[in-house]
Amino acid sequence: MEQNKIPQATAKRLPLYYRFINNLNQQGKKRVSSKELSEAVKVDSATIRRDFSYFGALGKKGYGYNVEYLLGFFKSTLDQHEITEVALIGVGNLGTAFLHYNFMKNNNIRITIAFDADENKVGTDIGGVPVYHIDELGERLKNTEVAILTIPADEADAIANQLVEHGVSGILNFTPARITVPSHIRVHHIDLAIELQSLVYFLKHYSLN
Ligand SMILES: NC(=O)c1ccc[n+]([C@@H]2O[C@H](COP(=O)([O-])OP(=O)(O)OC[C@H]3O[C@@H](n4cnc5c(N)ncnc54)[C@H](O)[C@@H]3O)[C@@H](O)[C@H]2O)c1
Repeated sequence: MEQNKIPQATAKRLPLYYRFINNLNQQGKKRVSSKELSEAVKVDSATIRRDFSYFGALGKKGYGYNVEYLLGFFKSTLDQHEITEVALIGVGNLGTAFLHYNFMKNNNIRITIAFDADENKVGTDIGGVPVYHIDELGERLKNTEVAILTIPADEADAIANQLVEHGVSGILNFTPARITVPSHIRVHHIDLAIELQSLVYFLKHYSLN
């Protein structure tokens, strides 16, 4: 099935499914039931069955899903055969933690280059990733489509514009700023304060027991 036929909500769950199926495959498991999947990824089994029907994976009663088939599907759909190189802007508290994190453990994405405005950080190497001055963005950024923003909020708009100018089309924005970009640029915001607030709200109003 073509990727653009998959609903966005389903597409968002793909990496979650991929990680679990990949682990199962590494453990040598050949099949998995929607109940097992549901418990592991915390998505209800009806949603899983519907999602998987978009992938052309129709589980059999009493058998479940074929792990190898699913893994092949997820790999090609999520471009796991290729390595996606990501730039990180802002090597502070959060940025440094990301540079030390081995994204490759679970998928084929890695941060290959970092930028900062602080001369003391420029020229260093953190977690194997070289840090360049932000003024060198234009000359250093080559064929990089994805960037992570971990800079102060008031710098976010200006830097996002520069990234777009230099060919970046996807931005993972960790700053609380809502950045303005052309409509063909995809921005995903990760606002920890909002996520926490929402968790506390759900705990109060939608008790699980
Ligand atoms: N630290 C956290 O736990 C956390 C959690 C959620 C969100 N955030 C958000 O993430 C962002 C980064 O947070 P932090 O705690 O790592 O901040 P930080 O001050 O430790 O790091 C910011 C880094 O950005 C660099 N910088 C500043 N202006 C720049 C520019 N124009 N170009 C390139 N680099 C520039 C600074 O030199 C610094 O190294 C902030 O917007 C913050 O609100 C942080």
